[in-house]
Amino acid sequence: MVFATHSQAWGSKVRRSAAAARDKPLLRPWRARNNLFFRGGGEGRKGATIRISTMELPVTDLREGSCGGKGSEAPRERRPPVSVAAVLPAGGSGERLGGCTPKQFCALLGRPLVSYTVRAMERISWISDIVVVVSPENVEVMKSIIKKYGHKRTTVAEGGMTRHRSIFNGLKKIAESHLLSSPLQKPEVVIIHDAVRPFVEEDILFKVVMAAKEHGAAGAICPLVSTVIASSADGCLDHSLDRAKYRASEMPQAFLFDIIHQAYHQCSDYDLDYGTECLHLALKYNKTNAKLIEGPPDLWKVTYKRDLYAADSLIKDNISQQVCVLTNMKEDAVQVGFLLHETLKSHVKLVKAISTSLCKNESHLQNILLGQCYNFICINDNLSNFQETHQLVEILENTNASLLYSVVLISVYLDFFENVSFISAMQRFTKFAKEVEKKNILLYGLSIHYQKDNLKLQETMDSAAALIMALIRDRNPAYVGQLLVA
Ligand SMILES: Nc1ccn([C@@H]2O[C@H](COP(=O)(O)OP(=O)(O)OP(=O)(O)O)[C@@H](O)[C@H]2O)c(=O)n1
Ligand SMILES: O=P(O)(O)OC[C@@H](O)[C@@H](O)[C@@H](O)CO
Repeated sequence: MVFATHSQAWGSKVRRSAAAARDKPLLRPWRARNNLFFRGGGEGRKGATIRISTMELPVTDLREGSCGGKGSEAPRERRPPVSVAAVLPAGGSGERLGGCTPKQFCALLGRPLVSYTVRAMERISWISDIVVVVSPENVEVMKSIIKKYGHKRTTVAEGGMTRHRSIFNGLKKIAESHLLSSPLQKPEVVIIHDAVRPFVEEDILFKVVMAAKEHGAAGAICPLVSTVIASSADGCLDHSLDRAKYRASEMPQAFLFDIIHQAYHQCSDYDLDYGTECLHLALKYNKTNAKLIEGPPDLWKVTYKRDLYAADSLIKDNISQQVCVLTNMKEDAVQVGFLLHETLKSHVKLVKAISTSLCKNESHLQNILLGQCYNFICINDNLSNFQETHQLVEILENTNASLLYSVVLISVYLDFFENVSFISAMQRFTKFAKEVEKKNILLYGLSIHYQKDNLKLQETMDSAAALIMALIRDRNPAYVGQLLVA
């Protein structure tokens, strides 16, 4: 079958500005043996050459820089020299958020908030066990979430009436797990992280764990946004604190397991019922001064409704940073795929372009397509059978690509009005889209009127890219199965 192998040309060398596209010839294809070559025009510079081979060759991933930053090398994983477990308190009722569902179980893009935080911990291989502490009535709910989303190394513990009591129960679950049939490994260091703080990255976790190993306790802090003031008995200002001297205590926090476990055992009922700061317990009951680590701004806790909206839009933004363009071998499709690839580069951090008529050997495509990419643009021959889209959906389903995040699939048609009975084709497309929506795959149609006039074609590409990014960022089920026209 066919792959595109992209010589050095694609990625950084191929620089095609919209202006350059207007007065320079687009791709000038020529064939040599079993390869199809295209040279991208460029302003005064030697255009790049794209080779599409008819051999089964690995498709180079057009990594323009990883999602998280520059450079295509995956960061080498650091591992702390200690065993680590995590306790995620998730046993609250979410009163400040309102509503009948506790906030940790509120859905973001169809998935409970707690699952995002568990996933954030689970992705880190050096966290050996994750204990989620939920209220007794939500134990089965939490177990079903773990099962549905395939969370590994994750155990449920029963919470208490307060956050501290829930955390204490989580620690006891670990300490006393040798009595269980599947004992948890008692860690040297334990992370404590609110289950409603989903935006936690490996870097801060590593830092607090290493600091806890050295100091006994450590916690993430952030600058105060508002000034702290004290009021007098009659409700008037008594004094204000110098904001520069104070920090907000966030999460994650980390402790040598025995330090925090003993602190909770010695804890007064008052502290268990009214305290809000684990670092304080380590100091009060174990004379351990926690190391404070400046954390990134996205450690915030979902507390109010607005925080849920913010989390929803942040997740959408995070998963909209990668797009994969798939074209078949047809020269028009490759030309449009190339132009879309180039035009989209100004919208997202990473655009992959894979010219392939989907191979039977899915593993090739899986690795390339599914490295954290949840947005696909598939250029089809025509609307009557959209075969390429069908094949891609099959791969996405077989690889469970849409388990954690909805996958956006935009099925592109060039001049679909030709040779098809439009209404019956659209009915088939819409029916198929409704079917795959059940698998969390959001299938949209996009018609691009393909014309050889460079100026108009680039304007069409700009319009197509804007529509594509709107669909990707919004992920609105209402437009599933609809056909937009660029
Ligand atoms: N008895 C409790 C209370 C809170 N938490 C957890 O502690 C974290 C931070 O607490 P908070 O934001 O106060 O959550 P809630 O108590 O649910 O919120 P509210 O105070 O608005 O009711 C949350 O993940 C919450 O689920 C817990 O495990 N057990
Ligand atoms: O449960 P509450 O939202 O009242 O407070 C929790 C916060 O105090 C806590 O998550 C951080 O401040 C770190 O301790």
